[in-house]
Amino acid sequence: MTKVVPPVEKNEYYDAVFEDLTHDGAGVAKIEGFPVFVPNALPGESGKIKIVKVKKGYGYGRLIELYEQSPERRAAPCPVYKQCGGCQLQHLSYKGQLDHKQKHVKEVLARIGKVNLDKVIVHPTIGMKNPWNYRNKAQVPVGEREGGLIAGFYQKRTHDIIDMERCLIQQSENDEVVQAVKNICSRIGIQAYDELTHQGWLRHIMVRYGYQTKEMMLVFITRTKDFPNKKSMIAEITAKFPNIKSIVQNINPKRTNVILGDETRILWGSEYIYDYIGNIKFAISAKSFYQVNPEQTKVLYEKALEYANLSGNETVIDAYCGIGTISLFLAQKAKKVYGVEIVPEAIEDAKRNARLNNIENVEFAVGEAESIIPKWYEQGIRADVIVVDPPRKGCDESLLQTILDMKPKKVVYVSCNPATLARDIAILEQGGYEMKEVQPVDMFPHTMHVECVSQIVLRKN
Ligand SMILES: C[S@@+](CC[C@H](N)C(=O)[O-])C[C@H]1O[C@@H](n2cnc3c(N)ncnc32)[C@H](O)[C@@H]1O
Repeated sequence: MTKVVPPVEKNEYYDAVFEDLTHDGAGVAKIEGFPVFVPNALPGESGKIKIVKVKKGYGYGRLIELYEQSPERRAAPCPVYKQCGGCQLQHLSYKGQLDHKQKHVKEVLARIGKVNLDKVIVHPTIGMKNPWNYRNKAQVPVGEREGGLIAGFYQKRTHDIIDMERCLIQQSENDEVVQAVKNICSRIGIQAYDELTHQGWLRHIMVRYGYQTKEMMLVFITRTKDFPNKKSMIAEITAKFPNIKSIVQNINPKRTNVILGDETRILWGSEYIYDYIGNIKFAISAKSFYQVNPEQTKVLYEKALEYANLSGNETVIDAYCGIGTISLFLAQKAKKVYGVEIVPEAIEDAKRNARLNNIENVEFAVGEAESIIPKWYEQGIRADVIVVDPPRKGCDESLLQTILDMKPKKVVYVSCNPATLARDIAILEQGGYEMKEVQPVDMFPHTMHVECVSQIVLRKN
């Protein structure tokens, strides 16, 4: 076999025209057809680049000079944007971000799913009126510098903490609580956890915020179970932040990157805070999965409800149901909803949330969607609509096969990864389904992530 020689060389300079963005927001240029990824370059721009790394099928470059600037380029408002790994698109206008996300979804559906874009409507991305301060959960690692504590996000591709007072995509109340806890703990000489020596006490500070109720929960994630100066610390925090309704300690004694440990104990107040999505009330505990952008979650779920087009007589299955958010939303318009989820605690939350809202036409099961739904099928359960909202890796193939066997009239696919959505659509299309519409929703402004909800219907033969 002849060895293909890349047309670029390390440390050499080239002129580049940028056509696209990578999954982490770098510009993509093709030099003699060879893809080169260049941070801080935008589609529509051209410039001089220096090659910094060459791999077999692609390379990395650094932007040296911009020849032509995109009209959508903006100065990133966050002072630590370049160091922090949290956002990737603050240098692109919000309109530019929404347009890029729609284009990306179309491109991936056509390339991976072989979707015919003349027949499937991919709508413009639904954005936020104010795409800042949207995150309802802050979860920041704690470190030490010159004897004091620092807390913030990890620098790109490292575990070095960037001390941060304000994160522009975070609810400002969450930042204020993190700052106060950091200052109080510094003052009383609390030691931050050191992942190299596995010593120290405070690992992470987590704050959750109920968007509708304004209730807040503070979680100390610590290496050991002791709690120095507990009484005075709690008194100071609760006096300063009357919206805090719950203070919890989570103990994580392991050498691990996983943030939460197994043991949680309530230090003060309630085990839960409450929030609403639409008219449904949710109890949120320290470990519950709850969407981080509550405003856009409502938009997403309303679209899912619209695509399910329920009249009140339908049986619905909600696969990958988490704490039952979509199930409870749909139950108001369906005869019966079955939800399935792999995490037992999430199903406990789902059942409690059903009781909290007096919703009785739902049934929840713990297990893999790909194991439980075939059992339901064997027991004679037939869904008119199946909603799937899988993790990034998409649906298990055997679940897709059960959907093809069960033949619901509609599948509503909620996806956080267009690539696996496209892969799964190809299987459903081959099995007799037709994708009708896709609605991208911007759940995570200023990042590369895009959420989609799709309506897929059984073809009439
Ligand atoms: C993207 S979340 C969706 C949760 C929920 N629909 C919501 O909007 O809050 C995906 C969920 O699938 C669950 N999960 C992952 N693999 C699973 C599987 N094989 N079977 C069932 N649930 C699974 C995860 O625990 C997670 O709660």
